[in-house]
Amino acid sequence: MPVSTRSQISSTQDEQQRSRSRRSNEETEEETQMSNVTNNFTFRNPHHGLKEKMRALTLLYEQQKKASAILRNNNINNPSSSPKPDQEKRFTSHPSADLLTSCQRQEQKDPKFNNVMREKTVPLLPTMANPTASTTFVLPEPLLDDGKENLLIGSDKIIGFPSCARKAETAKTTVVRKLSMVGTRNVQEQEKRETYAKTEKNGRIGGDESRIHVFVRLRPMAKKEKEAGSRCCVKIVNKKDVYLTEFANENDYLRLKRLKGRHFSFDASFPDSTTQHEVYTTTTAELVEEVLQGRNGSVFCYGATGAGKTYTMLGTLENPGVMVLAIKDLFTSIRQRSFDGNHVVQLSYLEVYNETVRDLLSPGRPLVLREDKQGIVAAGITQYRAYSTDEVMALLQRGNQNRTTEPTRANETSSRSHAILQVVVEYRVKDASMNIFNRVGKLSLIDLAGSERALATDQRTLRSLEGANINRSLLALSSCINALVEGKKHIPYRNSKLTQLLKDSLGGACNTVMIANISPSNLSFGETQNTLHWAYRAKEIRTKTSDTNEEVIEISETGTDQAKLLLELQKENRELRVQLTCQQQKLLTLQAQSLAANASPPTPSSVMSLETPSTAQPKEKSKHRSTFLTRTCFTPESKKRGAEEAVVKELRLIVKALELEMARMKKDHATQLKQKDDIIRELSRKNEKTAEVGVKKGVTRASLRPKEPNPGELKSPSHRFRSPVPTAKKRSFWDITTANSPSVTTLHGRKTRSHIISEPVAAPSMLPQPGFARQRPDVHK
Ligand SMILES: Nc1ncnc2c1ncn2[C@@H]1O[C@H](COP(=O)(O)OP(=O)(O)OP(=O)(O)O)[C@@H](O)[C@H]1O
Repeated sequence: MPVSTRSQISSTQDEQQRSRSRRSNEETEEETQMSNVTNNFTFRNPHHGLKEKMRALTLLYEQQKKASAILRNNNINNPSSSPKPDQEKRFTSHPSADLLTSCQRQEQKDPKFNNVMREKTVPLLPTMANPTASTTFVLPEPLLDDGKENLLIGSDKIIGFPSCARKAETAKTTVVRKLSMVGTRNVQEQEKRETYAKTEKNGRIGGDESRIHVFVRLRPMAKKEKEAGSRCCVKIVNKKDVYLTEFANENDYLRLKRLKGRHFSFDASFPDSTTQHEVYTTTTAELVEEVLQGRNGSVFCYGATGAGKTYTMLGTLENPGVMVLAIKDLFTSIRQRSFDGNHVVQLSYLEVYNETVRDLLSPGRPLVLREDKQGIVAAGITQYRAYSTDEVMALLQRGNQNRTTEPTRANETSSRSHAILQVVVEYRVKDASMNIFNRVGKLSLIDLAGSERALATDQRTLRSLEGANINRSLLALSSCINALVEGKKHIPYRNSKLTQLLKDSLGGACNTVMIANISPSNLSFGETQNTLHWAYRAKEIRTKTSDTNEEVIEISETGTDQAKLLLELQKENRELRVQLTCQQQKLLTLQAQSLAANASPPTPSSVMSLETPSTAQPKEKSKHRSTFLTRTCFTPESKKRGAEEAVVKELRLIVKALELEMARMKKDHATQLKQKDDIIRELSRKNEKTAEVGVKKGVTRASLRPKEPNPGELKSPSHRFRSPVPTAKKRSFWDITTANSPSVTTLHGRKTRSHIISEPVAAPSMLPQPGFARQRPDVHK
């Protein structure tokens, strides 16, 4: 065990003392610092900070209160200083901020509303005054629809919810679930609002996403509704927010003064005094512009039967609706912009009735839906090319006459079908760098049939079947909206024809606008609530940003294309000419063969040249072709045959004429012979008389013939037809006559022709000679 001496102890004590003093020196500094700190703590009240914070917050609150009061005064004194709702941009304002201002305005203007809100929102007033609290505004949860009193304002506050409170007591678990949903919803809403804040003016969310723009239109109270004593249950505030109030049952005396309200916010809401033009400019004008940029756009009206969908879409002659105004706008803009006036506007108009698609412009068989590159299309639908707005109006009128409408209990001219008007616009534009673009945009304008309860129409008639089909398609539409909002992979478009046709508008690359039509009557509260609910839900649907459908047209490229086309056509032309020549040659051969068969056997050379054109000489060949081309190339077959027949006929006629001539000649010859024989007989009788005196000699025909002319003498054409000259010294008829004639002077014992003429017996020379010409007397001179 170690033992320590005093000196050691003292030394250690000294050391300890020194080290202590060293440490104490070091610590004094720390202690002074610490003492400062501890002093601070000792002098400060532990609640001092909180009190200060409270004071600061109260000050801030008062400042804000004062500021809001000043703002309110300003607004009251100078309402024009507040931004006009019309001038506000579509997506820049925060919904919760709008709610705050709208609530404030409503509070100032509407004492009734003020009472209701005060009664229900007293606990929340500080929160409402605080803008940060208003950002936690939550819209109604559709699952709570049956409660109808579930307007939530603030992150953890519920206003005017007796039924919810009741539910909380009876079913704690449900409330826990609902509240937890509210909590997560708040976070989601916050995220969404942040996203909205990023949203550009045109509703694009950034990247390649945009969302459906949703608008609400309230129609005026109908005469029937007024007569039925209905009250207005819808209030449009700030041209954006819709307050839906449900009046308590008149028999429910306990809650008679109580009102249940719901609030919805949209891109814009139109009160009943809004004109058609205002609705068009706010909802669709921008979309038309996008279509002219080569993008696709859709506008569809949704709502209960009789809520004013057809009025909004089509309108009347005096107040034309969105369809008409959009087309007018389209035509005006295209004409202004089209680079070379070269534009095409094509229209198709169809309806979906009882789950069949029909062409409204040329009704006939139901159309089949097909999916191709352009999306879902109705196969065989009529595409009309329109040149003016008037033409489109006429087409629309025609289409609407074909549309199925029936009077129901809810609406006298209720549309029983969904109608879709599609306008495809194609035109050319020139940009600053002189490039020419071809732009194609498609605008779909859809008037849906009314969502309705069976009781609202008829139950046991055809209307009920129509209603069931309408509801079926609208249910399919709501399923698609739900699936799209929840970001599901599978969207049930195929559940109905309507959703198939709306596929592009809902989930494709398209700028889409939805106009929800509502009635102001408290009798239609259920339908209005339903419409607003779905409209609000549709606001969350994200669509892909529509790409511009345009292509650059390069003039040089077009020139090259045309040159290529020209070359191809020339080549084709050449080939066709070669083929034609071959065919002509074949035809010619056949023709020659047939001619040869008809006529006398052809000479071997001609047959050779016709049958073997390829072996013939080139000269002959070209001659042959030219003849063919000039005579038969373009002569029809029948003409050729006719010509041949004509030739044959002509030949036959000639033959006949020749035969006739021959017969006539024979006859003439016979007559001549007879006459001569008669003369001979007479002469012989005379001779017999004279022979009584002289030697009795017989007279022959040859002796009567004239004398042969001298060789130097010109022969007459009749010479050929004279009887052959006697070669021997045989006595002829002439010899006999002249020899026997007493008055005739003879030359070497023979008579000359002149002698014969001078004598009366020379008369036979005047007789017609055989042959074509009669002998003239002077020829023999
Ligand atoms: N904004 C409005 N201003 C004046 N009248 C309107 C307005 N909206 C609707 N109406 C009138 O209300 C009636 C019903 O409107 P409409 O036929 O457009 O309803 P709908 O929603 O198309 O009905 P359904 O679905 O049965 O076809 C019509 O007589 C129409 O003129």
